[in-house]
Amino acid sequence: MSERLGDYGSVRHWAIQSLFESLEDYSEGTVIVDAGARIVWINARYADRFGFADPNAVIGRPVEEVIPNSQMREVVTTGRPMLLDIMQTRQGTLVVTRLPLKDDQGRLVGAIGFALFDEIQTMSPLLAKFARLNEELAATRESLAQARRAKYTFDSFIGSSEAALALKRQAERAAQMDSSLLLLGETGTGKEVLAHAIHAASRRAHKPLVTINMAAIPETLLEAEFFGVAAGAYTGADRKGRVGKFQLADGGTLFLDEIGDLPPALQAKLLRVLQDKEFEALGSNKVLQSDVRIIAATSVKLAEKVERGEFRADLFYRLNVLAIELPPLRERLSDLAELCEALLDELAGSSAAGRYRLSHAALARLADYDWPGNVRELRNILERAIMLADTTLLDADDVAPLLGPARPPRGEPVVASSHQAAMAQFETQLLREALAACDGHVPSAAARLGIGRATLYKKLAALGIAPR
Ligand SMILES: Nc1ncnc2c1ncn2[C@@H]1O[C@H](COP(=O)(O)OP(=O)(O)OP(=O)(O)O)[C@@H](O)[C@H]1O
Repeated sequence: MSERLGDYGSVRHWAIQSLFESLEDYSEGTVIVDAGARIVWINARYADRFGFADPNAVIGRPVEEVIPNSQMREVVTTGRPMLLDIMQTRQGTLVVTRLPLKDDQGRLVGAIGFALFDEIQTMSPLLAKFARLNEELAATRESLAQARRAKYTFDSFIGSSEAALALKRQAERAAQMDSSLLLLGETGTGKEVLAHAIHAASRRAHKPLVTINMAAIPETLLEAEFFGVAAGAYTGADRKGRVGKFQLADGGTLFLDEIGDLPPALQAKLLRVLQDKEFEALGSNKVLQSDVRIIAATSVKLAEKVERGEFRADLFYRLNVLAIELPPLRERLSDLAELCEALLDELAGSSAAGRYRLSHAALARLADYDWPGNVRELRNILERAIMLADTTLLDADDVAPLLGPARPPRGEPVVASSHQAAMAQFETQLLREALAACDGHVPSAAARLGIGRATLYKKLAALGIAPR
């Protein structure tokens, strides 16, 4: 027997015969039509289902006269099988398969159809799983879309000083335009808040707002983040491919935070995309298009970087079509009271303690400080003051210790064997204190220390200090 199984011709013959017999036996019905879709043969079970007690009575008739919704004509016309289909009949729903029939020369001579089963419920576990997966997909898409909607509007941008009002007027005008926009301002001045508000007030509001933070993503991963990765281009996590942020933001706004940290190679690529509105995913040569409005932000002086040759002038001019400068907090101290009120309410949330307020003296003390970390630093300080305070009325004593240069380190004296080791020890303490004062936020700590954030990141890595 096993010898005969080695004979492909016989095996094929049996396979065809068994396949036909099994389907014929177990299915709800079988029908064969000729090239003109006329019935050549139908089994008794199937003929009976459509009201014909004698199968011979239907031979030679167009298939649709017997099986009203039959698609067999389509199969003999196109020569293509319909492997799985659902057919509604007056006698119920059938799951069917239809295959073309060819002669020895491969010519299409007709088609064969099997009604696999009539209890569509047989498929219900599969259909239920499919429906559940579809629901999950819809929910995931919805939550992603929600995450990509603007979190802030112009009302979220607190301030009614002349500087703040002028800024909001400028931003409202920028929201009506579609050209690239550059937001300039020290760390924590509200560039991200403003970018969200501008998107929310623009004609793109119903489309996504997608953010890429150049300072937070390692250089090696940035390109994939921007343009995506084609499926199969890499092994590992990106094996299935990944959609880039340019594509995710299609129709909406792409917010490029800390654009000054964009590495030179990517500056060139970004420029090309802004010019041509076309790009390719990594590992693919399919050209993709995306209609996005770019809002870029920087807390470093980008024009100076251009002068030093660290940022491409052509990209700078492309991004700088419109520019808005956000004033530092120390230049709009008349907004301090309003900001504190809003931030304290936000921080207290629905806490049982109720509303926190600042005494006049506390406000005066806050106004005395120069706020290198701007509104973010103010928020952090108020948050800590709330945690430490005994009452809901915060006084100067509650905020003063949290402000200003960090206290000198207590404990270990500097004992080091060499000048180099002593300097490293000193620097470690200095950086740790600056980070602690800024809640681990590297850009604020850099501003506080008066050094660039990239420099600070490098020093932290060299000294083995984790930001948080
Ligand atoms: N005008 C404002 N009104 C209310 N909250 C503000 C305002 N400006 C900033 N904030 C708050 O300060 C924090 C920092 O703001 P944001 O992230 O927008 O600053 P940024 O300028 O983008 O900072 P960075 O350059 O460090 O990224 C946020 O918690 C934000 O809610």
